[in-house]
Amino acid sequence: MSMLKDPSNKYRAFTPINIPDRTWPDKIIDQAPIWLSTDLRDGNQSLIEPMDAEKKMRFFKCLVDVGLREIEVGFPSASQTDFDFVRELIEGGHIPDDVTIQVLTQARDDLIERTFESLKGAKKAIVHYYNACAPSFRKIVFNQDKAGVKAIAVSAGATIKRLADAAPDTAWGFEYSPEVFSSTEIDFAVEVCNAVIAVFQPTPANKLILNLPATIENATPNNYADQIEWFGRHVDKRDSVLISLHTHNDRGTGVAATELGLMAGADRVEGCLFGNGERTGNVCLVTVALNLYTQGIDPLLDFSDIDAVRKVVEDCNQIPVHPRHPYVGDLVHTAFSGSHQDAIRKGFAQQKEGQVWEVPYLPIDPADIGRDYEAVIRVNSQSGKGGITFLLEQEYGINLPRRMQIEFSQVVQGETDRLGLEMTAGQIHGLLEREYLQANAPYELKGHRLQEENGDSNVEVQVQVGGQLESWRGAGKGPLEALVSSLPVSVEIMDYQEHAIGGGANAKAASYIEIRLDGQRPLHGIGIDANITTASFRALFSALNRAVKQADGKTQAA
Ligand SMILES: CC(=O)SCCNC(=O)CCNC(=O)[C@H](O)C(C)(C)COP(=O)(O)OP(=O)(O)OC[C@H]1O[C@@H](n2cnc3c(N)ncnc32)[C@H](O)[C@@H]1OP(=O)(O)O
Ligand SMILES: CC(C)C(=O)C(=O)O
Ligand SMILES: [Mg+2]
Repeated sequence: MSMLKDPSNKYRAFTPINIPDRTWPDKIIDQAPIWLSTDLRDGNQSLIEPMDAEKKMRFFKCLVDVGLREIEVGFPSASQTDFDFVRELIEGGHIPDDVTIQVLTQARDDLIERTFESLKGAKKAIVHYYNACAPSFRKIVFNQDKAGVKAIAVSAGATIKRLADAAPDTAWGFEYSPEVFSSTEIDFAVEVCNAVIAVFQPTPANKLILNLPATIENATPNNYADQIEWFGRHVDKRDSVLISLHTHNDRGTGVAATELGLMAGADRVEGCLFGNGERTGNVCLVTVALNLYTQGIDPLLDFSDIDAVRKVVEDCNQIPVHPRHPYVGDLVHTAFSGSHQDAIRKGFAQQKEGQVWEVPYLPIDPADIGRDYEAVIRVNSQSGKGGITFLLEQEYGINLPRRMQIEFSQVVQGETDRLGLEMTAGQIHGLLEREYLQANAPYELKGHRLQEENGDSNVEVQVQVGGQLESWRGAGKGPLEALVSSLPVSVEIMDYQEHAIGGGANAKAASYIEIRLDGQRPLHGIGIDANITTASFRALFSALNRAVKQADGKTQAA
């Protein structure tokens, strides 16, 4: 027994419905559903401090900008704030013509009347009402049998229809939720909904929304899909009904349940941005939408500046978005580990504009949601040469040759192990400067004069050695060979590479040299200068000084 008590004495397993000829597993989602944001209702009712009017308005405008065309704006019979907000939306002319507001009410006549009062003058609106239908709610909350609970839905529906008919200037839509649908006997859920259909008499041109909530997520998502498919097969007037999904995330599978529910034939999805909502939250609309996007399907919602949306949501909800939240979290495009960084760097190098996205470990191009590539690779003690190289390339235009990447990554590794912290691109560059670009002792190059004739080079370099300025001369086939011949130690050049950093008048040359002193391990040096010869000379002195230091260290150790 893994825990102290036997859970089978306390908890009951979900009983699956019998639908052996289910078809949803073979379906694919190939278009965006109708979306409804319930941030201002389900999201709002779950906050420690519900939003005030200013926050609600800011959030509403953000939802409109994102492309939401159906927005549940509150529970106007519940609070004056919500009532006044609905009034302000209508009277202030804040609702664009292509946006429909929705409001929620319990199935109680007094609350329904107040709800209609709040909607006076609206061009269009969806009135959404609910009552729980599941056995435990029938028993615990309503103390009613099935007939009694069905009667609540029918009677409230009739009140809503009557009040709507009395206000014909508004284009009304209606939504009914058999709350806790996922725990309700499926045939009873259909029975109640069919009774509601009989009240509203929907048509294909004027559909009734039947919202089937997993108010409390209680089973694996395939069960929810079974329930949706079964419901769709048995509900009356299927062509006059929109089946809407409304999942919560109690078991952490709200997104999966929604996606399988869509495969099972649902038309519409209700949820909140970044998964706010009761308890563990409503399904995250952003995740469902971007999951479609990364399958090549236009979600018809715009998250091209996801961080701006996140800022509004965080400010209004006063709840931070988790750093690992899909698509939007601070860390979700970041690789710290070496093998991931290596693959990502190679992926970026091979990814061609206009081709199918194939960068390993990145399911979405961060640029598509307004993210830059800065956060993609971050370096700590788990990182390898790929990440370090990537950061130097991206931030400083420095392309270390392969063997030098290996050498320098050991320097960085030593530092990250010592510090136990992340190193930023700036800190890595600082380390590169300290290790290579400022390797000026014992020989500091102060200047040089170069003469070239018929392929022969003669060089004279001024070098500070200790406190003395010395002048060294050498000759050879090319400047580097001439410089090497001027040195007081024997140096073998193993590799030389160079490239430009930047362009135009500000372009610089970066030179990389790998050398070996007699009997020593090869080492690299770097030189960066506007003049390419100076850059290569600096690189040689950088390598020379590091090599001399290495040799001295060995001598001392011996
Ligand atoms: C799953 C969901 O998210 S549902 C939405 C939940 N959201 C909210 O509740 C937020 C806003 N709610 C509120 O501010 C209040 O609950 C109000 C104003 C709506 C109602 O407040 P009150 O009148 O004090 O009732 P209260 O909230 O305690 O509700 C309990 C009563 O309503 C009944 N009730 C609960 N839900 C419903 C419903 N959907 N339809 C009809 N009656 C209902 C209960 O049976 C109970 O009746 P009883 O007093 O006869 O036992
Ligand atoms: C009101 C209903 C739709 C609800 O929020 C739920 O059941 O979760
Ligand atoms: Mg809900």
